[in-house]
Amino acid sequence: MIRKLLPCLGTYKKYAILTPLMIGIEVLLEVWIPWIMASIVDHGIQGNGGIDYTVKMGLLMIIMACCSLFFGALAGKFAAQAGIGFGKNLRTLLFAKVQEFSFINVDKFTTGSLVTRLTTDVTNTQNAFMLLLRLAFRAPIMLIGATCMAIYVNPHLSLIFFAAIPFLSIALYFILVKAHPRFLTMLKNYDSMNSIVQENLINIRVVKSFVRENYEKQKFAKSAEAVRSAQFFAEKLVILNMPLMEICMYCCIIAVLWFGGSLVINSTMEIGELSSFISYIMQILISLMMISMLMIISVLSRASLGRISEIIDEHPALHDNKAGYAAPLNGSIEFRDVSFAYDELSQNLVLSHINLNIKAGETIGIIGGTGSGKSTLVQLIPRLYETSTGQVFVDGKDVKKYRLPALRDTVAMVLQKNLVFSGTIRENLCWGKKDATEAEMIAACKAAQAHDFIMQWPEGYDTNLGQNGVNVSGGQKQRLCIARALLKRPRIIIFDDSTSAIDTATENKLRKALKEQVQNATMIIIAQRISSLSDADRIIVMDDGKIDAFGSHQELLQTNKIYQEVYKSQQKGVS
Ligand SMILES: Nc1ncnc2c1ncn2[C@@H]1O[C@H](COP(=O)(O)OP(=O)(O)OP(=O)(O)O)[C@@H](O)[C@H]1O
Repeated sequence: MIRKLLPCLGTYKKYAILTPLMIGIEVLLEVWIPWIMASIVDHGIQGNGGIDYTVKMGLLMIIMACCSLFFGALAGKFAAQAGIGFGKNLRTLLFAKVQEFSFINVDKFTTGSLVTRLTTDVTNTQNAFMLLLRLAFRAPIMLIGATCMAIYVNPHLSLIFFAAIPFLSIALYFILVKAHPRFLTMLKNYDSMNSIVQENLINIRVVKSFVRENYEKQKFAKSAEAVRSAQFFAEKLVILNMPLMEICMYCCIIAVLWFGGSLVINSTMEIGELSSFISYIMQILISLMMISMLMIISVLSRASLGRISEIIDEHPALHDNKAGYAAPLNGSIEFRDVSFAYDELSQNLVLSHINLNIKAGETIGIIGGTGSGKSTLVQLIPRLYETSTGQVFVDGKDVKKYRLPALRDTVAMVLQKNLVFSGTIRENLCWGKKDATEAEMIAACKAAQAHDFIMQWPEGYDTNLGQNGVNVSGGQKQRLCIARALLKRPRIIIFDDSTSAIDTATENKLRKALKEQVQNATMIIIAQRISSLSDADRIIVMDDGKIDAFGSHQELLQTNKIYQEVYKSQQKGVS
C-alpha cells in the first residue's frame, strides 16, 4: 500500500528526505544537552572547574539549544511541505482514477462515499503522513540516543524503565487492536452523512417545495449523531493512551529518585548525573509516548488508507480499447441478442434478448412505460454500460472494439437529467467541443431553439449559469443541453426524454431545425408523447425490458396494442 502511494510524493520527495535529516540533528543536540548540564553541576559548581568552566559550558548549551530549535523548526516546515504536497497529489490521483470509473463503479462506491474518501480520508492520510515524517524518525532516534546516554550515566538505574516497557506494550496493543474496527465504523458513518448532505443540497428545491426542512434536519441530526457516537466510541479507547503513559512516566521518575537518591546519599552517584538521568528517563518516556501516538494515528490512517486503496485498486468496469477503431463514420446500429442486468449477481435482467437493426441516418423513436428499459437500452450504444450478454454494433463493428473517447465523441447523448456546470453559457456549450467557433455555437443554439432566450439576457452567451444552472428554467436547461450535444456534430444523437420540459410549439420548431442541423446523423428520440415522435422513421415499443414492436407510426397504430392504447389515451387528452 505504502509503495503504491509513494509516487504521490512527486516533486515533494526532497522535503520528505530533508525532514528526517533535520530531525536527526535536532534530536542529537537535544540528547547532548542533559549531559552538558550534568558536567556543569558536577565539575563547574561542585567540582573544581570554577566559573570559567561553567560559563563556557553554559554558552555551549545555549548554542546547542538554539541550533536544536533551528533544526526543529526547519524539520516542521519541510514535513508540512511534504505532507501537504503529498495530500494534493493523492487527491489528484484519486480524482483522475474516479474519472476513469464507469457508472457501475460509481454506483458501487456511492457518490457520498467517494466524496468522503477524496476529502476526509485523504486529509487523515495527509496528517498521518506529516506526523509520521516527524515522529517516526524523532521517536526512535531520541529513544536510542537517550537510552545509550542513560546506560552510559548509570547502567543499573536504567533497568527501571526496561521494566516499564512490557506493561506499556501490552496496554498499547490492546488499544490498537480494539480501536481499528471502531474507526472503520466511524468512517462509514461519515459516508452516510456526506450522502445526506449531498442529496439535500442537490434537491434543496424539492425539499423547500414539500416543506420538508424539519424532516431533513432530523435525518441529518440522526446521521451526525451516528458519526458522533462512533467517533466517541473509538476515541474513548484512544484517550486511555495518554494517562497510561503518564502513570508509567511518573512511576519511573519516582523509582529513579528513590534509588538514585540513595546512590547520591551513598556518594556512588553525583547530583548532576542524577538530574541528567532524570532528563534521559523523561526523553525515553516521551519518545515511547510519541511511538504510541504514532501507532494510534496509524490505526486511524490505516482505516482511511484501506478506503483510499480500494479506489486505487478498483478496476474500471469498462476497458478502453486503446488500439481499437477510430470513430464510426456512418451511424448504423445493431443490437444482437443483447441482455443486460445492472447487478450481474442478481441476474435481474433489465433488458432481455434485444435484437435491433437501425440504419445510418434513420430517426428512431422509443416509447414505453416507465422502467421498461428505454434509457438502459440507449446507454449501451456509447458504452456507458457493458452488455451482460450479446453485442452492440455501430457501423457493423462491436462497440468494444472502438477507442472509447472516439466512440463517445461520435455518439452524443442528451440525458434525461439535464446537467449544466457553473460558468458561462459559452463555457458550457464549448465544454464538449473546445475548438467550437462562434458561428458553430450560434448555429447549434439556433437549432436547439436556445439562441433567442440567450440573446434576451444582457450578457448573452457570457451569462453566468450559477451552480447547476440555477439561473435557467428546466426547459431552457434542456435546450442548452441539446445545443451542447449538437455542437459535437455527432454521427449518432440520442435524446433521452430531453424535450419533456419544452412546450409543443417550441418542440415542433426544434424538430424541424434538428433535421437540418444533424442532416445525415442517426437520431434516437425517447419520448413519452407520441407527438414528439411524429418525425421518426420507425418507433420501438418497449415493454418490461423487451421490444414489443418496431415499425412506423402507421404500422404500429394498426398492429400494436400497447401503441394503440398510448395513442388513444394521448388523443383523449388532446380532445
Ligand atoms: N443505475 C441503476 N442501478 C440499478 N438499477 C437501475 C439503474 N438504473 C435503472 N435501473 C433499473 O432498470 C430498470 C429500467 O430503467 P430505465 O431507466 O432504463 O427505464 P426507462 O424506461 O428509461 O424509465 P423512465 O421512462 O422512467 O425513464 C428500472 O427497473 C430501474 O429500476
